[in-house]
Amino acid sequence: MPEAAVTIEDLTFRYGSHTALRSISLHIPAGCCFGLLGPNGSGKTTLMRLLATLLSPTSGRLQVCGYDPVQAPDAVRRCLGVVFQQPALDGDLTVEENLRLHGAFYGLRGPALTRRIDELLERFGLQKRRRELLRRLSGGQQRRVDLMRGLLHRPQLLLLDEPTTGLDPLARHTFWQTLRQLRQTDHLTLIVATHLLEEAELCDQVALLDEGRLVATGAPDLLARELGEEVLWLETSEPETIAAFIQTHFGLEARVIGASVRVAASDAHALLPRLYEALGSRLRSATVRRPTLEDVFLIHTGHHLHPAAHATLSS
Ligand SMILES: Nc1ncnc2c1ncn2[C@@H]1O[C@H](COP(=O)(O)OP(=O)(O)OP(=O)(O)O)[C@@H](O)[C@H]1O
Repeated sequence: MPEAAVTIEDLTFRYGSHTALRSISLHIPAGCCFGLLGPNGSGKTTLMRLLATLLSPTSGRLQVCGYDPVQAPDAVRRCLGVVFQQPALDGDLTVEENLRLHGAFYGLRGPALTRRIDELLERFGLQKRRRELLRRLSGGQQRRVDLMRGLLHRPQLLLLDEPTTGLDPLARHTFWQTLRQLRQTDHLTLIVATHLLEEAELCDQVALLDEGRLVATGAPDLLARELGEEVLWLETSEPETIAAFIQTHFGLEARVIGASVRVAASDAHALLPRLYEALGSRLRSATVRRPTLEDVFLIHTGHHLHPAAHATLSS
């Protein structure tokens, strides 16, 4: 097994009586871009806060960069950078002032800090903005400054919790390009919490979380391919009846998941006309597609990653 940046064994965390994480075990290899994908409230931020030493496990074990965050929080903090949902920056300070302030938190000062700031500003193409108030920068540029802040002390591991929240698609794309470059040039391990499928699919490996449980983990394309080359989904107002009909008349496995029926068929395209012939108007829609992480999530949990969006689409 490759060297681990993070090892999590049987980790449980409770806020009072509410269990936010249940028996999670994960191995995150060094140098990997690892995505934590899950809907709101699935426990992503809680896991990030545990890794960042901001919370202590209720039970179970954690190792970050080879250290136990409870026993050696300072060593863990030195090895990691954090970029959380709310930028940790002050809009009324200049870009450089923000970076100097945060550099000081890490014990950086004098010419070494100046050199590091120069280097990062150049790398992120923000040299000309260094004396500008942060609030005058675009949302995407402010996120890049926040990323620079997280990188000032040259961490081995960067935790990013929904780092593209509030960014438009172009700024999000640019931010992800930056992350990928960073990983190559700095050999960083990245752990990115997201509720966006398209961001999780950019990661080398993902963990799917739902209601504090680890639902599945692995490389996104491998997880999806385990479901076969294609998946067939039927939308209908009578999923139970339709699933039973398909099992009886076509001899195929048909599973009700939420308000949909998933049919396991090796040649779904050829099956479609036959299904329409047999079921006609009882089907609201039938979709054949290459499986995605959304399908993986749906099959493991019985519900969509973003139920509200699906309710709106299908109503
Ligand atoms: N300080 C807290 N006290 C009590 N319960 C909390 C606290 N913080 C989070 N929770 C609960 O723990 C669960 C996990 O929350 P968490 O913020 O880790 O989820 P998340 O996946 O990061 O969600 P989001 O995408 O909305 O940030 C939720 O049910 C949440 O309501």
